[in-house]
Amino acid sequence: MEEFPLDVIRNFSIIAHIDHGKSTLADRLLELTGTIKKKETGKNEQVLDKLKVERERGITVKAQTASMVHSSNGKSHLLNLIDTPGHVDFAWEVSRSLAACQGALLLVDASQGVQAQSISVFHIAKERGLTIIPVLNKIDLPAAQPERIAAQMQSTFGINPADILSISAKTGKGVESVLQAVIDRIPAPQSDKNAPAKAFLFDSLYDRYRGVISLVNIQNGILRKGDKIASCHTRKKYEIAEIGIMYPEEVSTDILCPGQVGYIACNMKESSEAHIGDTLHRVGEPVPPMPGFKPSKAMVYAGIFPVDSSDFPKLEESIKRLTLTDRSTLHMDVFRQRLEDEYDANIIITAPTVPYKVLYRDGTEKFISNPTEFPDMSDSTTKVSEIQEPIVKASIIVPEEYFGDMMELCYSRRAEELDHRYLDAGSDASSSRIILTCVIPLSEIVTDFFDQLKSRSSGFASFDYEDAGYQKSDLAKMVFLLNGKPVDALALIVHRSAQDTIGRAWVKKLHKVIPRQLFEVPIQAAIGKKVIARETLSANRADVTAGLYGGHYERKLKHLENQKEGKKRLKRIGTVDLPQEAFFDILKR
Ligand SMILES: Nc1nc2c(ncn2[C@@H]2O[C@H](COP(=O)(O)OP(=O)(O)OP(=O)(O)O)[C@@H](O)[C@H]2O)c(=O)[nH]1
Repeated sequence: MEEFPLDVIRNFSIIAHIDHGKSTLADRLLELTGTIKKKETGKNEQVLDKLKVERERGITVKAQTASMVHSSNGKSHLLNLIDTPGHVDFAWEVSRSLAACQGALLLVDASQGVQAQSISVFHIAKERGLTIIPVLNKIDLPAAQPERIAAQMQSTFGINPADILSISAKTGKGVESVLQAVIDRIPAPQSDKNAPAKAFLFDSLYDRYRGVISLVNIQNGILRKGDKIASCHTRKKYEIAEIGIMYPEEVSTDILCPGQVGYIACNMKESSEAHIGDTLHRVGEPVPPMPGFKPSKAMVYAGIFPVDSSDFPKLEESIKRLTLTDRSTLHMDVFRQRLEDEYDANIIITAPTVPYKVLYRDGTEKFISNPTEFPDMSDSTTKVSEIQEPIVKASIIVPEEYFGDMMELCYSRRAEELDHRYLDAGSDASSSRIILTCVIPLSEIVTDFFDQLKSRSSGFASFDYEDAGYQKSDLAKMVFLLNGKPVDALALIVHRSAQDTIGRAWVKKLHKVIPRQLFEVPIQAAIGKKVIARETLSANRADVTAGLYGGHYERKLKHLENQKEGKKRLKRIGTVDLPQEAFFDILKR
């Protein structure tokens, strides 16, 4: 590692909208530099998308990092690719990965053009002061329109078309020029070899045998195997048991020098010990921590139950492991699938909720993310003065013909401050695209908003959002009662304007999925003490008159009367079993 001084090191990321070819390009770069073997043609199995869920869904969830060595002008360069996730819900992971880079390849699909996430990742990179190399990908596609998309990049990002590289990550065309541009255009990291060692922790992995593996960028100084280090954040001390680079798997080097990127295994056992954004230093040589780094903030919550309640300890352990590598706000579906795939957990996840802010008359405030703790605003003795909900600023890019549908969707989700403009200035109207921005409650987009957006635009709309703080809102807790008993896992927080629609829809759904019992079961949706919707599940009546033939009318009646009495008793003591499948069906939405 000592053979790679600062001036031959480049730390960079690939940033792109989902599916624009980030993983494919990463693979080509690793192949070109001989880091991985070239695969047989026809196979396009991406190396950096390691997890099964990523392969199945074709999205990168977990950022992966790899080092490469490439010769240029007779000099060996150490190129550290810091992979960023390409999904709308992972803006925070993108931001923290970029903190370890000096430059980024902004990859745009030459057939699809600039999309919502191209814009958001561009801004994150720009804010961090990174050098941006614009790259047009998929120029091999017949539908590619490189000139038009280049003009779009110029009008949207202020990029000079002459700086744009045109490539096909699939065929490999032009990829060599990308490596050269990384070396020529991206500045080497700045770092002081003689200053006390300082490492920035930007990601972590979990290894069953070695525990937590931290991915670090050496800001100053040198770290070696055996060094005693400490965390600025937790003040805990560790000894470096193993240190090396990702090539693309872990290769131990026993040393990491200034500006370099690699991994450290230092017997951290608990997931909670590796804080993304933390700064590590040598024991006895304290350093100021990296500034301006926002800790992760959970914005979506859900309850998780094992299907078999004896699995609680196992589930708890699985979640601990999983949250070690994915602490950011994960897409709920991805989280559930990963939990099931990697840890064999059979689970139920409740409807997602967001953290609401409750303001009290005495001036105090509290965040509530569990619907069961939500205050009853209809209670006249309430000490609550106001409830606020998190809102986001959303941008949607969509071809003009779907604009009306998108407006409708946004309005149905309580969007405000809608605004729009054309993305391609002066282009022909038939293929114009519009960027629509609005302010929308977070709770309205955490479930099926993205699916709706895609299906109502035939897949053409792209979407991204950023935090926009809190706003006062007229919200209430809706509970569902089965046979008069509230079911905690089904409690919801709803906006008053939608309470009747939601209440009716949910009791209907419950009515459909709950199997009939031996007694009649009322299914009610209530807000405070007020029932706002009801369905009745009729009893599964055993035919007590089946064996009675002929005209014994009175006997029949007597049997039926007896049966009624019995049912009354059953109902009084009876509780309704809600089968697991019923939960799944309801919460699927
Ligand atoms: N024709 C063509 N297809 C490409 C090219 N680059 C990537 N693709 C295809 O585009 C699809 C998406 O590519 P990925 O590399 O998985 O995209 P990604 O940006 O990594 O997606 P995420 O991991 O979800 O962020 C795949 O089917 C690739 O085979 C290219 O240059 N030409």
